Amino acid sequence: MEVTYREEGVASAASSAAGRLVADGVPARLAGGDPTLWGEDAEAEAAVRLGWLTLPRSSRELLPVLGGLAERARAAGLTNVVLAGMGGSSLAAEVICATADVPLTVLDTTDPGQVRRALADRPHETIVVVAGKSGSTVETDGLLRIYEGLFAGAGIDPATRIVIVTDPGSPLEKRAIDAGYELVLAQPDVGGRYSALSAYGLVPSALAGADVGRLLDEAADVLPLLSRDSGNPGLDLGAALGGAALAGRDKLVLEDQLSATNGLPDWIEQLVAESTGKQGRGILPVVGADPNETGDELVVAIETDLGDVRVDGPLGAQFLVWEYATAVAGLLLDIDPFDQPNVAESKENTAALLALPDLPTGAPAFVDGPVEVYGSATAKDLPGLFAELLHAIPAGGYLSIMAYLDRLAAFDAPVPEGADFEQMTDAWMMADPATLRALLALRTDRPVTFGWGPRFLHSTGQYHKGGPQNGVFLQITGVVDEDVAVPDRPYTLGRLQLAQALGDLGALETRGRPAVRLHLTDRAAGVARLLAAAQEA
Ligand SMILES: O=P(O)(O)OC[C@H]1O[C@H](O)[C@H](O)[C@@H](O)[C@@H]1O
Repeated sequence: MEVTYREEGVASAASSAAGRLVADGVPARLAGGDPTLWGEDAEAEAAVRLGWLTLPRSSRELLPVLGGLAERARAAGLTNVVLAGMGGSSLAAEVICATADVPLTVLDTTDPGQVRRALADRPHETIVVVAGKSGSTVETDGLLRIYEGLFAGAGIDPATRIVIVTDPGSPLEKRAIDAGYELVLAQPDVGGRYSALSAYGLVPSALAGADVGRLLDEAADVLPLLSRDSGNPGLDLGAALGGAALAGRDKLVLEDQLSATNGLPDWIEQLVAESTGKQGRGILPVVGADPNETGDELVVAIETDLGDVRVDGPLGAQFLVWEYATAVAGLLLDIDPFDQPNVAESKENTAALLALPDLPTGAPAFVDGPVEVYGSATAKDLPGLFAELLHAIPAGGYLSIMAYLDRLAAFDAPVPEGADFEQMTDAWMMADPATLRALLALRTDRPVTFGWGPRFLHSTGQYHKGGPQNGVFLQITGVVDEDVAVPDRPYTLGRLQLAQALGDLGALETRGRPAVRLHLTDRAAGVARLLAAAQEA
């Protein structure tokens, strides 16, 4: 595992930060699990959140359990592995499986279309891992109820198909015991976003066929380096992240195009955004974007020379080193890297909205073809609105696009007959709401981020509300053609999804941030209109 500085400014910011850390004995103290590092206010939380430092060894105890679980699933012909879980309870497994090239369907959504897609996919060969540390996350609860209903309706005993991963004492543990589900308890002294090498990352990955023993070996190999004052990749990376942020380079552009890991930036995004984005400070991860070279960016490249900092190493080591680096960056920024004080706000707004008979969507400010525009805007059409939003981004700020849509819908786009791969990719790209990010990024030198709702609420959502208040927010929601009921709950997925969007919008508006909601009254035509409008001057 190696961290290399490739730019002089970063090297000097990092070495002065590292010098201060070493003078305080931080490497050895952190590696030894000293909870006093982040100050008095953070001590109680840190005391029960540093277990990730020992996971490369302690998680080995899980290997026989996981081997048995995977073996039984294989013997029963359960080859379709679905993971229902949000944020830290699904992001690591997604990267592990993508990197190992084994199929895993991750459901971290409330989009009815995306969930219906998963429900229709080989129900007789499906095993579902339901993962949640708190055991009370609303999306995870809903997806568990929906899968219980699916299995019961198909005459399948849910107890043969559902595996629960949770912390001891959580409501999910009780449900697993009551219903007789397979239960794997996770080590509780590890926070959600630091749990890649715990049962949360390992159970679904092992079921899907990834070599999780190797992942732990990769992390164990780097462990002895983390107490060192030099030649310590965690210290080197953390000093670069924190040192650069203190020097004004607080946008972290993550580059992984040529790396052997697949999708690691999505996991890093949650780790860094939730850990650092608070008290008006923080580091904004920017994923899937080209750098703008505007002076407030730090480009970190995984296994390529494309960045200011280069990080090389296998996935297991990357997990541990990024966790350590994030804890170090938190120290430099003088924040508690283990809490997420502003995530609850949107959740509470959503719960309050769901209690109302009708969701208060209000009336659109204007309508542009298949797109209704909600919020205060002086523009009268979408090209004008985009220009207005881009203009509203303050110095040092960013635009965030948040799409509460089916992230797989673009693959339904019609492709011309006999199309080659490039033509197919073009058709998908022009049906993908994420393309809006790239199109708007061409028109500003400020970072443009993109997140799928509600997934990002458990990740960059903390930064949006707790970090520097210089974001401009563009939400996209869509009409629901066929909704999905949530058994024994007074809402459908479609209603929950819209309430989540409105709840977060409310939290952003309270902070006085520019925020609009674009509602697609026809999803495919709406995306096409957004992309066309983004290209109109
Ligand atoms: O694992 P769960 O308890 O369901 O939590 C899932 C996610 O929920 C919250 O949004 C936290 O901010 C995240 O850090 C966490 O990963």
